[in-house]
Parts: sequence; structure tokens; C-alpha cells
Amino acid sequence: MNSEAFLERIRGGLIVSCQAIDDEPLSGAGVMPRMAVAAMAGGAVGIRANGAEDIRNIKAEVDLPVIGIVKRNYADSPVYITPTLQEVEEVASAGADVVAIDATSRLRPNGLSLEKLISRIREAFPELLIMGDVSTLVEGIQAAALGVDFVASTMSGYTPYSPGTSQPDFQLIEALVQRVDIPVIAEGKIRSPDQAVRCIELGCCAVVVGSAITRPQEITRTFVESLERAVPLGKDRLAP
Ligand SMILES: CC(=O)N[C@H](C=O)[C@@H](O)[C@H](O)[C@H](O)COP(=O)(O)O
Repeated sequence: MNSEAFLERIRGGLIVSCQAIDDEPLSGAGVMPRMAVAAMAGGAVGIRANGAEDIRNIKAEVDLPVIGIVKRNYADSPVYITPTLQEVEEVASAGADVVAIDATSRLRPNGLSLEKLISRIREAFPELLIMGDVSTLVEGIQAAALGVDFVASTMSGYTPYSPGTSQPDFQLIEALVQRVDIPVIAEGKIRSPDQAVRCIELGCCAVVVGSAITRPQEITRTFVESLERAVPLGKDRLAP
């Protein structure tokens, strides 16, 4: 799928991130593909998935473009979203339409720079579209200059030098739309339909939502924390 065809499919829509890593309650064979089927039934225009097995099974079950990542930790780098060509290879051979990579300015394992990684991806997988996950405007500008197809706000709050709040980074999203000349995808901490609407109104081509749809433990926590703040009306409230 080329970039225009992908954009055509996702424009203005919701991409659902269906991910559960090993220590999460929903990790395990078959669960995320069912999530993806549910997301498609609800009208999602694309799926973001982690790991070759989930990507392959989701591609087999849903007729939607898939953005693939492989999360892997290395001892010599903090970068864990598709950090080297090895993980890109796993994403590509599983059949993803797009590979998302950490496109922050930090070095990848073995001292690999973002520039080198992108040029190796282009050489080895010329068909694969690249989504660059960034945490700042400078990183977005740099990733675009290095040739990624789309940038996303995914990493805001996950690098030591970006703002760590529980809200989507609307400031970054707006700045990326205004200053970067490739399509921008909003991703990260988008918890409500209103927040998703705001991202599209700011000019993003699509919105990725993960935890608020596919991590029930997180959704449960938001209810529990709200209830802890609730002040009951009636008898309990009047009690001394
Ligand atoms: C920073 C990082 O590792 N983000 C990951 C990237 O794929 C996922 O864990 C997130 O769920 C995804 O970005 C969607 O974000 P949210 O779950 O906040 O809607």
C-alpha cells in the first residue's frame, strides 16, 4: 500500500492500538486479534499492533491497514519501539502495512542513529511505510527531514525531556501540524472522544487510541479513582 492509499483509508478516523505486553492481563494468543475484530466492528479505520504473531493474526482477521511495532528492550539504549532493523524485519515479514519506529533523537542499540535506521529500512523494505513516533517538535522536524512518511506524538511524556502529564500533548500535536510538512497522527493519552475530535480539528490525519479502549485494567482504574473522589449525597454525607 502506498502512502496515498494508506492516507485515503485512515483520513479523519480512529486507529485502535491493540497491544498487551507479557505482564499485562490480556496478553496471550488470540486476545488482541479479537480486540481488533471488535475495533473494526466499531468503525476503526486501522489497527496498531505489537509483535509478529499479533500482527500476522490481526492481518488474517481484519481487513484494515495495520501499523506494526515490535517492543524490545536492549541493555544499551532506552529505545524500545522497533529499535533496530531486526524488529523492522519482524514487522515487515508479518505483513504490516506500516512500521512505527521510535523516532526520538536518542541512539538506538549499538549506537545506531535514526538516520542510519531509516536508510536501512528504505533499502531493505522499500514498500514499507514508516511512522515516526516522536516526543518533541524538533524530533518531528528531524524525522520528516530524514524521510519518514508520517509523524506521531506517541513518545511525548515518555522521554526525560518531554512534558510528563496525563493529558494528550495538544501543544505538540498542534505544533507538528503547523511546522512539519508530512501528515501527523495523534497518539498518546487520548482518553475521550472529545479529545480525539480535538486532534482532528487541529489538523491530524488520524487518531490512535490504545489504553482507553483495549486496556481494561486502565479503564477500570479511571472508574475506581473517580469513585474514590465521589462525595455521596444523603445519609453518608450528613453523617458526622
Ligand atoms: C509510549 C509507548 O510505549 N506507547 C505504546 C506505543 O505503541 C503503547 O503502549 C500505547 O498504548 C500507544 O501509544 C497508545 O497510547 P495510549 O495507550 O495512551 O492511547
